Amino acid sequence: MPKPIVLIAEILSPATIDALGGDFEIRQTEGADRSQLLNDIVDADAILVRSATQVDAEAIAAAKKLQVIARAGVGLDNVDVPAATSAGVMVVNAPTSNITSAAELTMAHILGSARYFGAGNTSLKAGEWNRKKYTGVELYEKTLGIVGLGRIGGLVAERAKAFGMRLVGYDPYITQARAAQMGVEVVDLPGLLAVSDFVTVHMPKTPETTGMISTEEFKAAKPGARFINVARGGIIDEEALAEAVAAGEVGGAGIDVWSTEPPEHSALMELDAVNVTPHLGASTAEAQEKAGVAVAKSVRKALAGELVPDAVNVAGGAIHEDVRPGIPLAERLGRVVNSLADSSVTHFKVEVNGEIADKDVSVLKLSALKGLFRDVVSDQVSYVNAPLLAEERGIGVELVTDPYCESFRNVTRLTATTSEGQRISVSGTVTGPKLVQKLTEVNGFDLEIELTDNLLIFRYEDRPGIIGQLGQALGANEINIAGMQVSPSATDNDALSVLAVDSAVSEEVVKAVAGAVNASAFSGVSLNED
Ligand SMILES: NC(=O)C1=CN([C@@H]2O[C@H](COP(=O)(O)OP(=O)(O)OC[C@H]3O[C@@H](n4cnc5c(N)ncnc54)[C@H](O)[C@@H]3O)[C@@H](O)[C@H]2O)C=CC1
Ligand SMILES: O=C(O)CCC(=O)C(=O)O
Repeated sequence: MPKPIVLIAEILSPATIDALGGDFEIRQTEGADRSQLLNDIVDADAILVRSATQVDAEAIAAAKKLQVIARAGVGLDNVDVPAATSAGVMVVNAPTSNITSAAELTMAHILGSARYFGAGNTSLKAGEWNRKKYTGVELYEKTLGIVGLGRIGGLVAERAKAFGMRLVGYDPYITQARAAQMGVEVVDLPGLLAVSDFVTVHMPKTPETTGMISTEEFKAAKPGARFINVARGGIIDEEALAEAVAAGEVGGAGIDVWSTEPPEHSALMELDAVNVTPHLGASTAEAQEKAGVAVAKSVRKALAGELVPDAVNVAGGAIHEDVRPGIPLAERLGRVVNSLADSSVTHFKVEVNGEIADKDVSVLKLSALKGLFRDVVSDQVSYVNAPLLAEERGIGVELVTDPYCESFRNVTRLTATTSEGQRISVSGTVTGPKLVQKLTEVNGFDLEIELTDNLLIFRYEDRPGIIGQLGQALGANEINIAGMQVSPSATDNDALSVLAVDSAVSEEVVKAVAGAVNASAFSGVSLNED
């Protein structure tokens, strides 16, 4: 079998390749070269990027086998996450890999702008000795305004405190208690601008944050304040900043990120009081190693069909080892429900009973949903888009847990209602050291039969000789029976037979056998992988 293809679209730490291991065919491409990317992504199972590769809807549509997009870093503004979700592609990032490096570069820019590092460096190298011109300010007892008090904002606060700075912050999405923990006084944006000697931004780029600091904010700011952007280009409007610095309203700036990268003809390049870096926030050996190894591990998991804690478009997280065997079972039970449904499912319930009920079993709901759709949707169905497919079809989905389970350690029961009012229920369990999957109930009939790849299910009126008739009809159609369970109804005169057969049986033959025993309900279930 060919190895899955992992496409590396930007320069990543060599540790990334080591952490991927030998199970993949590793290919390199130049993510910033659009035509090369669109060509090379076609047969990739996974793509690894930093910030220069645009994995947008067009690239995702071009990728015929893609299962995971891995961003070796924090920001996801170069990945179209909704398009990936619709296509069933998992998106993972490495949310903590480079935050220390980004916070340290922020401190470098704060210090650099306080002390004219860039201009002093250029001037001396040009043969000048301008000690007076580059007289700066201390950080001690100055006020730092932090806009965005998340992971990096928090690390900057910690470091700035060590310099004896007073901290104020603006972040409408965090609690006062969390800010207090960081030693930051929460104020509104005008309040922050009014008192800050330095302002640093640490938010994602969103419609709300784009251009959030612009002409009006510079006018409202404390005269001579310095502005730092190590978050995303355009959160601080570059043109307005250049004008405010040139006009002397703003004392200086440190800019690592740009609205267009690389920046084209920015007036900021001409200003002595502005230090610039080419998006170096994450460019340290440590950050690159951490990011590469983290996404390599996530890619391994994702391509093994597992949920990934760092996935941003799928509810996931750590899966308890006792829950793990239930994942393929739930998917196969979902496929059985789909086979039994005569019309579209409108309500779907996943019940998890037994010892695992006190664990996080939400993955079993995702897996059951994946099974429900996998034989009916032509696109790839994954943990990522299965909930979206249910939502788009207006299917109500419930997950119910109960630690009580009468006959087995754990049972997963799926019940569905269809648009025609049909009610379906299917239960299963995993038993023994070999983790054998068993079907334990179908539509209220108790059973215990291995959930093999090809099953036939017939419901009929129980009468003497019926089993013989069923066997005869199957034999006449050259169907080999590998196992069989007959379950009489507890409430009426019906019985249900589930037969494990050697290979998939055509609908026509299942119908013919059902006719021979006058079955009131019947189904051929095929759980083959292709
Ligand atoms: N320059 C570089 O190389 C790097 C840049 N980054 C960027 O740094 C930024 C921050 O990263 P993290 O701290 O890890 O993110 P985070 O998600 O931990 O924190 C972001 C914070 O921004 C806040 N926020 C969102 N909208 C806001 C608004 N309108 N006003 C004020 N606050 C708002 C959120 O509540 C959150 O607390 C991201 O844009 C990321 O892409 C991250 C790593 C390296
Ligand atoms: O990979 C890089 O250098 C970009 C880092 C970054 O901006 C991020 O992780 O958000």
